[in-house]
Amino acid sequence: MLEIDSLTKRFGGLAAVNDVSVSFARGTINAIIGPNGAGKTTFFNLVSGAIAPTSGKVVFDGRDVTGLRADQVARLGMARTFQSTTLFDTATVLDNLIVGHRLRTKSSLLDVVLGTKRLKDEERICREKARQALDFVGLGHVENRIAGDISQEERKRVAFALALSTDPTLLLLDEPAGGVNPEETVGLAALIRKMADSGLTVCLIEHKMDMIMNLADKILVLNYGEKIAEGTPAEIRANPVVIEAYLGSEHAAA
Ligand SMILES: Nc1ncnc2c1ncn2[C@@H]1O[C@H](COP(=O)(O)OP(=O)(O)OP(=O)(O)O)[C@@H](O)[C@H]1O
Repeated sequence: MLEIDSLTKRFGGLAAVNDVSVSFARGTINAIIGPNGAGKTTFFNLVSGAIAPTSGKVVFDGRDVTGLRADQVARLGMARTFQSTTLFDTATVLDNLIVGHRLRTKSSLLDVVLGTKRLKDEERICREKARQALDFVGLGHVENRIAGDISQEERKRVAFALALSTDPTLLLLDEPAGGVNPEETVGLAALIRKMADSGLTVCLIEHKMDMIMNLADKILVLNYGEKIAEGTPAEIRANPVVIEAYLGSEHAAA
């Protein structure tokens, strides 16, 4: 469902992503790993349309999206979460979700002034969608809590819910388990698996190797912008080039 062909991005003389080709199948979990500066964030920025590639192609769901803007790509069904989750900290969790969703609805100021049926219908649908997304990520019980009071792990789940409320087919997750403890990491991994099992394709950047090795269907390894390996966790763990560049012999032994 995502086909990347010879993707390259140069910043001046530096190739941050260099001739990377890979494909991700529908309903699978795909991890991108590599040392700091390997090009992982740049890869996400290229796929999501945040920046345009120097050369190469991104085909999403059979459609060439190379060079489209991020908002255009998002409308086609790609959603993204970031390392830190920005929320309206003085609003409730549910209101954060409703606002996120209302930014994409059709009512105009006139509808608001007149209190039209369209506005009321949209408000009701937004609320229902927000509740559904919160239930899916296991946060139904905190919908009335003030967002500033929830835990880091709950913020991560809200970020997933925000992404899900746009009805995506592909989710790009940047360090979904960054800054949470090992037990919470297991819970978030289970949630990511649940998203993939529901048909979503997931692509994530993560440094937590235990989590990746247990969760990913496919791993793409970048180093200095280049793809140095691609395969299942077992293949990646046993790959001498990856061990040398990134994992180190301790990880491989473990
Ligand atoms: N806008 C930019 N202008 C110039 N160089 C950039 C720009 N963005 C990224 N780079 C460079 O491209 C390379 C890849 O960076 P990138 O942030 O994609 O790596 P990364 O794998 O995400 O690293 P990390 O794990 O530290 O987040 C780095 O050398 C970085 O300094």
